Amino acid sequence: MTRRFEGAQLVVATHNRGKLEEIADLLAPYGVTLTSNDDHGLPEPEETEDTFAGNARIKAHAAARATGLPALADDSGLTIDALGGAPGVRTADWAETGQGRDFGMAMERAWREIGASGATAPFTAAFNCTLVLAWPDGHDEVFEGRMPGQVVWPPRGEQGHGYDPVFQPDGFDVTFGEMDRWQKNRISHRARAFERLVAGCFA
Ligand SMILES: O=c1nc[nH]c2c1ncn2[C@H]1C[C@H](O)[C@@H](COP(=O)(O)OP(=O)(O)OP(=O)(O)O)O1
Ligand SMILES: [Mg+2]
Repeated sequence: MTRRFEGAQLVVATHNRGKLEEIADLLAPYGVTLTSNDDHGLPEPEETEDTFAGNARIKAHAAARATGLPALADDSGLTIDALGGAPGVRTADWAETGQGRDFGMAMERAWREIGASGATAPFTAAFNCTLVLAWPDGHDEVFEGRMPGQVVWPPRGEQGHGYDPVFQPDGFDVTFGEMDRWQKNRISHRARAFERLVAGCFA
């Protein structure tokens, strides 16, 4: 399995541009040719499972089946302790307006529900990232990464995507939204999951 990806093509099974850019940076050293769901005209499959791995499997296998290429999906989300782990696998749904996504609205909902929970600061939380690498023959491999931290208010920073402005990772006094892409990609939940994928696939 050594360096089995060098020079190979991999479909990144996502429609999220922020993720795609991070994944492209994380895989840049390994000589993999990346395409994404949009390049192949693939629809966004429904994420009907109640685990990150289950939803990542749906996305990865759909893309591998449709393209005949290995496909990598990322299912991620924010688990807030005061909310019993919500929004968790429903993190993207909290931003859904019916006409696209509004993460300002989603962050406000998180903050409102934390307030209603009666919890006191620090509002501990974690970002999770589960990667599933699916092969056209139907088998798959799972890699997970987690970054603990806290939800802060008001949102800070213009960088990154999604809930980045309200998540301050442990060991830092800035939010993901205040980090440049290289700094976030050294420490994030996604970076941690990719460390494992790289160890499994490129070492
Ligand atoms: O690093 C991150 N920084 C901030 N927010 C993040 C991050 N990573 C995931 N998130 C949030 C937003 C995303 O919408 C949701 C994951 O939902 P999730 O279904 O995995 O992704 P998605 O629907 O945006 O794209 P897709 O399913 O096509 O890969 O969690
Ligand atoms: Mg999704």
